Amino acid sequence: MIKGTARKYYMLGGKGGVGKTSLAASLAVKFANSGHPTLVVSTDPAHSLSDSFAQDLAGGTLMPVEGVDLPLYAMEINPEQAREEFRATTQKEGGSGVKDFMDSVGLGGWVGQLSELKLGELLDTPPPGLDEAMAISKVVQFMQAPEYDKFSRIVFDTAPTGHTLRLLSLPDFLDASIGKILKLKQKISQATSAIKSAFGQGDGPDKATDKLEALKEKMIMVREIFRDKEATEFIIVTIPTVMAVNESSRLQQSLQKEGVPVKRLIINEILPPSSSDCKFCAIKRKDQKRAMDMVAQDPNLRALQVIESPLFDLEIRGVPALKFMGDIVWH
Ligand SMILES: Nc1ncnc2c1ncn2[C@@H]1O[C@H](COP(=O)(O)OP(=O)(O)OP(=O)(O)O)[C@@H](O)[C@H]1O
Repeated sequence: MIKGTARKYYMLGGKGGVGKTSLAASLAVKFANSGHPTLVVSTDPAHSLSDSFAQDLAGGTLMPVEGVDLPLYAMEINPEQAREEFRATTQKEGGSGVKDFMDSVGLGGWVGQLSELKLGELLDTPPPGLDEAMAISKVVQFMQAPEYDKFSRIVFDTAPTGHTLRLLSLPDFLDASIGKILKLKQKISQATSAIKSAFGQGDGPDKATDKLEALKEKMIMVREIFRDKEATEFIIVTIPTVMAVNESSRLQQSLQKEGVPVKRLIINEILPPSSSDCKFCAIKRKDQKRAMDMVAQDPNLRALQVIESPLFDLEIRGVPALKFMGDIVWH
C-alpha cells in the first residue's frame, strides 16, 4: 500500500461503529510515517476524526496534524453544518446565494456553470445526497487546487454503508441528468430562438453546450477515480459478529455492482490470543470464530484478502496510539 509515489485514494467503509475512523486515521499515520504526504478526510458529523487524533480538526479546511513531524493533514467536513448553511443561504437570498455557498465548499465551478445556464433549480432543492455531494466536491477540489497536489495518499473515513453507496452512485446520477439536459437543450435550440435564450443568456448555444460538456467531464472524472483500480481502493471494515459480516457481504455485493475496486476486508476487534480465557472470553472467542468462518465461506467476501485487527485493551486516541495500531494492522 505504501509502494509508489502516484496518488492513491483509500476509502474505508462499513457498518457504524466498527472502527472505520480509527483504522483510517491509523492508516494515514502509517502512510505519513512512510514518507507519503497524506490527507485523511472525514464527512462524519460527529467529529470522530478530531476525537481519534485528540485535537480539533473541525472547520472543513486542511488542518496539519499537530505535535508530529509528519507530512500529515486532516480535513473534517461537517455535512450537517453545511446543510444548515445551505438552507440559511437559500432562504435569505431566495436562492441567489447558492453560488457563494457552493463556492465555499468547492462546488463553485459547477454551480457557476449551472446557474449561467439557468439550471440552478437543480441545486435549489438540496438532493438527499447533499452530504455526499460535499465529499465529492472536495475530491474535485483535490484534483484541481494546487495545495492538494502534494498529497500522494488520501484516506477517506467514509460515512456508513447506505451513504457511501449513494456517494458512489451520485456522479452517475448527475452524469445521467446532464446527459438528459444536453439532449433536451439540443432539441430546444433547434426549435425556437426564444427558448434558446432561456438557456444561453447571451451565450451562443454552442458555448453553452461546451460548458455543459465541461461540467459533465468533471463529473466523469470523479466517477472514474472511484472506479480506477490503480488509484482507488475501497476497504471494507467489519467486526466478527454475524450481523456485521452479513452487512459487509451486502456492501461488497453493491460495490461490485457499482464497479468499485475492493481487495481487502478488515476484521476489527478480534480477541487477542490468550492461554487463560475466562468463561466470558471463551464464549466470546467461539462466537467470533463462527463469524470469521462465515467470512471464509461467504460468496461475496471469501475472495477478499482478510486483515485481522485485534481488540486493544486501551482506547486508540492520539498519534502515538494510532501509530501503535497502524504498525500492528497495516503491515
Ligand atoms: N481494534 C480496536 N480495539 C479497541 N477499540 C477499538 C478498536 N477499533 C475501534 N475501537 C474503538 O471503538 C469505537 C468506535 O470506533 P470508530 O469511531 O473508529 O468507529 P467508526 O466505524 O468510525 O464509527 P462511526 O460509524 O460512528 O463513524 C472507538 O471508541 C474506538 O476507539
